[in-house]
Formats: sequence, structure tokens, C-alpha cells
Amino acid sequence: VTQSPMSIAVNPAPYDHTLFEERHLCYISPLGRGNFGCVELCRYDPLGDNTGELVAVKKLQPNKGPDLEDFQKEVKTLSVLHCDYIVKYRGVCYSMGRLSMSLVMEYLPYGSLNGYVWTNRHNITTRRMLLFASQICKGMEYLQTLRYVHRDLAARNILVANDSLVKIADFGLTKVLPFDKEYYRLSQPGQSPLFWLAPECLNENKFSNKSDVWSFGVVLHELFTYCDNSLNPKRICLQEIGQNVQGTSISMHLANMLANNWRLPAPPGCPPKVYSLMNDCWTYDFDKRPTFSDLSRKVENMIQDDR
Ligand SMILES: N#CCCn1cc(-c2nc(Nc3ccc(C4CCNCC4)cc3)nc3c2CCN3)cn1
Repeated sequence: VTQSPMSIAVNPAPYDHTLFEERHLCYISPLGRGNFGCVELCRYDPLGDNTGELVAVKKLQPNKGPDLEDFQKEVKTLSVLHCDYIVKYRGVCYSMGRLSMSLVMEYLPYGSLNGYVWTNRHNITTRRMLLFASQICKGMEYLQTLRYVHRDLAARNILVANDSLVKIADFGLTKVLPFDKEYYRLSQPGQSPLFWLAPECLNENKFSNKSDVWSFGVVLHELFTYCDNSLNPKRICLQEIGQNVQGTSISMHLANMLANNWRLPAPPGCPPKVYSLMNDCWTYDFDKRPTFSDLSRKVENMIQDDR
């Protein structure tokens, strides 16, 4: 007996949960600016009854900064990262008939770490800061197992999920290491903010897990200054360079200072062991810097000792 066509079960196409329809993405408010896009709070509300979930949507600034191709790399990067200490990818939203796209991510209610620490500076303990630091180390440890270099580790790019959980975000500058080298050489100076960069980045555009460790040291500095803007790395470095900077560029001045062993000063009230950990991260020779697993262990030991 031949089967009638109707009796052959046809599986419906699997529903793609990572595809967000623009018509159901309801704008609520601005959240911040990433490397080359602005981030907005939206509610994805297909039922149209305000029961949909809140999401953070990063829109590509049309013809501003790097193009759609670079943004697609950022989307691709985030979509393969699965770690408790890295902001979660939700999907993409195409508009203008695929000519433009947005990156849809989990919404973290407490915002960026620098704003959070400054706002709560009167009741954040050293212990809690060290907890945040250890979570950033674990996120970075995970990232480097996939041979990614973040290249923009800074307190403004760490987001706060709740009072005891932070996540790494903004993978706009992230690069994957070549299979045969432990560093990534940029063809020309990139957009990474100078004052978080290791000497080999300033001098040779060489980025590696070890230059991310240097930046982590600067994040520790930001944390222990309670992200006080008057003490931020840029302001301290520019004060040291001196206002009337002529001729040699700021990055050359900074590179010379670091070569002469100048470093960011200890934040007021910073525990000596924490400042010594920052200086470990700021070892001039990148081969002698600790790894993120070393740092994870050292910070966790400090948390134990801090009881
Ligand atoms: N990284 C990076 C740089 C780009 N950037 C990313 C986000 C972002 N913000 C949030 N959440 C968020 C942000 C701000 C607030 C408040 C803070 C007080 N003042 C008013 C606003 C609240 C909650 N959740 C996110 C993201 C990306 C993924 N999930 C924002 N800027």
C-alpha cells in the first residue's frame, strides 16, 4: 500500500530562538556606548502584553567606526562564549533587510562596574572587590582557553549582574590568536585606550593574554580607587606626562615612563598585598607576568585571609 502524502510526518523547521524580530523589540532606554555601537534596553514582547523579557541590544552605528564585518565578528565571538563570568549572547535582530543588524544580549540590571563601585563606594568591602576580581580572572581564564585576546579589559566593560556577580562584556576589539603564535600583532595602532595598555602594545602593537593581564592590573587599580574619576588611569598618567605635551605622542611619553619603571601609584587605602598584585600584572617583561590562573588563585587566597 503506498502512503498518501499526508501520512508522511514532516517535522516543522526547528524554531530559531536566536532570531529576534524587529517589530517585537520595544525600545525602553539607552544603556551605554560600546566600542562601535550604542547599547539600548529593550523588551522583546512578541505577545504584545509587556510580559516579554528585558534584553540589552547593541546596535551598529551606521557608517561609524568599524563596519558590519567587524560587528559580525563581535557577534560570532560572543555567540560561542559560554561562561558564568561572561555576558550571555541571546541572538541577533536583522533590519533594513539584513543590511543592518543588532546584537541581543542578556540585560544586567546593575550596569557597568565603574558606575556601580562609585555609587556603592561607602558599602563595598575589600572582600567584595576581591570577589569581583576573582570572577574577572575566571572569565579571562575561560576566554584564553579559546585563544581569545580581549584587548579592552577595563572597569567600564565589566557589567554587574547582582551584588555578588560581575561579567565581562564588550568583545568589539577581541581577536583570536593565530594557531602558531601566542600574540596578535595589529597592523596599525588600534582603538584600545592607551592607559590600560601594556608596553609591548604601545611599542609594537603586540596583543596577548599577557597584555590582557596588564589591563587586569589597571582594572584592579580602578576597583581600589572605587572608580573615582579624579583618580582614573587616564588622569593620573596625563598628570605625570605633564600638560604641555608637544612632539612625541602621548603613547610615546607613556611608553617611556613605563620603561623607566613609573607605574600608577597605590590607590589611597589600598591593601599593600593588592598593590603588589597590581605590580605583578605590570611586570615590564610580558613573559614574567602571572597568568590569569595564577591571579585567580592569589586573589582567592586573599579572600580567605580576609576573613
Ligand atoms: N560593556 C560595555 C560597554 C557598552 N555597554 C554595555 C551595556 C550593558 N548594560 C547593561 N545594563 C545596564 C546598563 C546601564 C544601567 C544604568 C546604570 C545607571 N545609569 C543609568 C543606566 C543599568 C543596566 N546590560 C548589558 C549591557 C551589554 C549586555 N548587557 C551598557 N553599555
